[in-house]
Amino acid sequence: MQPRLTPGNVPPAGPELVRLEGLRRTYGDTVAVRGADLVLRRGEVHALCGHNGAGKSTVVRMLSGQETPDAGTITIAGEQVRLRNRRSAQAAGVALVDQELSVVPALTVAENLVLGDQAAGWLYRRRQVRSRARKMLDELGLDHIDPYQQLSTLGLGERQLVEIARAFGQHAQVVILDEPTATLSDVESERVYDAVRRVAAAGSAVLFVSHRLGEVLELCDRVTVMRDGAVVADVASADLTVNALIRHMLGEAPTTLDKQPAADGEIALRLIDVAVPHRFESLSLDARAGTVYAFAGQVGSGAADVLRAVAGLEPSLRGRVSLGGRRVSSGSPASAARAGIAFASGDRKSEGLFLSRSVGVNLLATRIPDLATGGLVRRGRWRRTQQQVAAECGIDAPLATRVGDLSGGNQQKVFVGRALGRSDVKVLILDEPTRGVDVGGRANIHQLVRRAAEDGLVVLFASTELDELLDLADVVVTMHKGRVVAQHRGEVSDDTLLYEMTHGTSAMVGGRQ
Ligand SMILES: Nc1ncnc2c1ncn2[C@@H]1O[C@H](COP(=O)(O)OP(=O)(O)OP(=O)(O)O)[C@@H](O)[C@H]1O
Repeated sequence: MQPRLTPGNVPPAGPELVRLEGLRRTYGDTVAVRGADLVLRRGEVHALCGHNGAGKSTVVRMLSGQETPDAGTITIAGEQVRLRNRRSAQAAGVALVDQELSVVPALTVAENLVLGDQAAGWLYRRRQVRSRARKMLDELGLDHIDPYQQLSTLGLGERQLVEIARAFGQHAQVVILDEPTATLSDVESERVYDAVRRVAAAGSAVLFVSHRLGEVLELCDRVTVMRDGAVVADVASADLTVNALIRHMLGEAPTTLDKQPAADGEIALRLIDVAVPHRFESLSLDARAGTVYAFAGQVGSGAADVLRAVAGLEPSLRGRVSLGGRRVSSGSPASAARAGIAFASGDRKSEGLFLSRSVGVNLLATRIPDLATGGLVRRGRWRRTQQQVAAECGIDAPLATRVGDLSGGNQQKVFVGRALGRSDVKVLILDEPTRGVDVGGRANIHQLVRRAAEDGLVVLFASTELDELLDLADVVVTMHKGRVVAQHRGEVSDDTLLYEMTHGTSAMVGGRQ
């Protein structure tokens, strides 16, 4: 068992392992990365931070062989390398855990774990694959995951953990984690931190891309900050605070949301004894217009499933959902949408955006009925509305940009922005609304959500992030293993929420407060 490292006993970083010098990459007229330098040392957890579009993923893609630099050099263990594809990067000792998952849902966990592992060719006997998979999972403390389980039966968070286990199991010298905890609960994130510390303690270097600045400062030894394609800071974490880090990222001080308490609106949305077998047990809620409700729970708590059910995505939904006194036919996303329920899921890739279409088209695709007069939309009006919505959401890319070419965080802003501001929408549902979004974009999205509530919408969202729950929600419903633990209106502490989400009992009832 590797020793657990705490900030007090982090070893001094070892010899230099990776050197990126003058890396540059352009896409058409966009200079994504302009001359970036970065040094990774053995035994070091090194964060790469920057707001959406700063160039982090492009650096990651160059170091993992998915893109070739237009200029600059990559040196690994003293040798200059040309990484032509992911396989050659793997051969040079670089393993990547992707921002968008690359595990294969149709295969078992074990098959996914050995997938792409060049050392595993001889292993293809079922029992050996299984025992190797078991070992890889155990190294991350994932004893609850069965290697024979088909990956599609796991939630998004657990799939991410499998992908991390695969990268770690390849004994890479350099492990890159691109927003590994964006979809994970706090408990699962802790498992990742543990694993990252073990990998670094074993002498590898970890490059850790994250928007969660608290975790960056706690976990990482150094932080490199990018802004507009350039490296603007390279600082030891011990010399940084969250605010100082934000100033490096944005070039300005952070803004905070001024949350007004919710007015007591009419009961608009009623959930009466709703349940989905194997996901969550019976729950009821009278949701008022103008109020933001959070469903808070770890991955597997059922919180996200409640949202999916209300959005009509769970055919086996039991009980009754009514909106404005009328029953919404359950199990049909189309009838939920017709009734006025808009849903932005946590998985924008498969359930959301038209990646090959422009930002402008994506923002307004669902608003055509609103904008049309006599079946036609005037070009000027279309353009003005696009510009207005893009500005409201803080999207700084040109409207003609293909959404597939945007950074992950900017895609999320388009995704949320598209659901807002529609006159036919009465209930807005957001699953992890700021997943992968930087601090500036996060403030934009939180403001948009609060404004939607002030305009009289019911807002339901699910999140695993305590800060987001406390900043954004008027009412927090905590869930654990498919059951509601408690409902809080008004002030509640992060300790209480965390206790309920992890223990499944109310902190008061559990005798600990
Ligand atoms: N394939 C591409 N084609 C065109 N432009 C691109 C492409 N990939 C990235 N870009 C642009 O390059 C810039 C840097 O993007 P990148 O994805 O590296 O940022 P990021 O820092 O990783 O952002 P995020 O935190 O949102 O993931 C952005 O302006 C982005 O729109």
